[in-house]
Amino acid sequence: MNERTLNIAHLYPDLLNLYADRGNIVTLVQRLRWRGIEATVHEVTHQDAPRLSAYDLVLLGGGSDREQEIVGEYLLKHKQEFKAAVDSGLPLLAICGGYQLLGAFYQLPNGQKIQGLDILDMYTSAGTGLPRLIGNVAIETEYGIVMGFENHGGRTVHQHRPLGKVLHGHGNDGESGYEGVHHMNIWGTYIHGPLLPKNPQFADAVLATALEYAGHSAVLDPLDDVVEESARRAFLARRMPDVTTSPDAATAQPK
Ligand SMILES: NC(=O)CC[C@H](N)C(=O)O
Repeated sequence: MNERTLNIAHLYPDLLNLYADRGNIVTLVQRLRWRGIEATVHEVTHQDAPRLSAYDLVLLGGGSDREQEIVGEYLLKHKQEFKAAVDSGLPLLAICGGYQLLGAFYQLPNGQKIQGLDILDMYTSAGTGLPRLIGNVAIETEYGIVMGFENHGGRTVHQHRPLGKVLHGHGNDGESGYEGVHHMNIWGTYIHGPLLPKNPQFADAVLATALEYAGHSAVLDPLDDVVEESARRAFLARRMPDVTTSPDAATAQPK
């Protein structure tokens, strides 16, 4: 039988790794290992050319405006490859600064625009004199409640399907009531903290998509997530008591 393995690329870990975004990689690898599935992690620094055809899943973390400016330059050199790869279904998870770089541009408070990969019909602007959107965040998604922490100056606008509905926090722009994006096999979100250890169901959805893309069975044995679930309940109870974990999702009103 064809043994299942995954090739996971962590893009620019040397530049985009805010609020422990690297924990997302650790979570993916560990959740595979617990199921007897091996993963190879390709750390693609700014000195390397990404080999998108060799990966089954790509992760882009968050970063400061300064780091995004540097990464933006590197990414632009591979714009066509990225477009072709995601059009063919390559799974891509992008967090905050990385999420912003999937759109046409990220406009800084001084008006300067960092060009993005333009693989989503989307743009981000920090505006002038606007407060940063900071704090704990919880959203209602097809993977249950996804929770974490956000800290961004940028406001993101797009017409794609959002990742979820804001139950607590700010989301894409602090106004629309929506957070993130889910288009084809691309997920973008402002949720750091890191995202995947706090949201095992979402982590497994990403893994299943990547396994399928790699030509493997996407069936994942269930794991005992008792500790993760109790951490999630404690996080909500202490930091976002307005959001409940009742089975019919949160009872809090979306913003
Ligand atoms: N947390 C982040 O990745 C920040 C992204 C971007 N620099 C902003 O402030 O909007």
